[in-house]
Amino acid sequence: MRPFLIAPSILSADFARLGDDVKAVLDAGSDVVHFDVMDNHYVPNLTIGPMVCTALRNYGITADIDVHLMVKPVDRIIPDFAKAGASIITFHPEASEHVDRTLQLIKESGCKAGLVLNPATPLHYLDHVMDKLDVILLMSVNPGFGGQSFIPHTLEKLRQVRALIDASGFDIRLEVDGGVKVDNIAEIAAAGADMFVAGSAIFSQADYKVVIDQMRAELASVS
Ligand SMILES: O=C(CO)[C@H](O)[C@H](O)COP(=O)(O)O
Ligand SMILES: [Fe+2]
Repeated sequence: MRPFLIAPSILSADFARLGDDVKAVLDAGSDVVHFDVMDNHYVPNLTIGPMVCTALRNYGITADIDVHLMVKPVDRIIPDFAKAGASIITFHPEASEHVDRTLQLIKESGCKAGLVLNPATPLHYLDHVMDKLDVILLMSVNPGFGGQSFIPHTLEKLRQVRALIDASGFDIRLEVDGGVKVDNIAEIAAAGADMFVAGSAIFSQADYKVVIDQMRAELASVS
């Protein structure tokens, strides 16, 4: 398996001083910036758009930015995020009329592409598109808010998707998002995830490095 990646969700960052907070969480040893885009339509919350992504790049953030689109319809906003400096763009299949076309659009925009499956979304959405995926993101909470509890059923789903990825032979990251904490990250990794979004667990702590180091120590115990 590839190296584990820790991706703080900036949904839980301090929006009044976002650039500094993102820089701090990267300096504390995290790998990727997880950027949650919510439209008050596909999900019942409203967050940030491409201008904020551009602002982070202009501020000097060079780490990969993992844009998690919770918007419907999804296609129109993809080129804007690519221009704004997104590295990875993921979307929910329920938010796209043509999943294959949306994946192609992301790739043509120069970004890595991924599908996001909600807790109750079946795995068959992965059929026929595995060759176009760089990332599969399993939601371990229902999308819309940070600070929710990890849904245990996700562990079985992770095992199933890990088996699908391994059988496919494709180079696909398995990302998990929602309720990831120091005390459950090891079992989530053991179930097959290799990229871990964590918002409230990191940003609720005064010292980001302490919690990221604790997560790395837990991950080190997983073979
Ligand atoms: O996509 C999301 C919610 O829709 C967030 O990325 C997720 O909830 C992370 O927050 P936390 O780690 O606090 O659960
Ligand atoms: Fe997210």
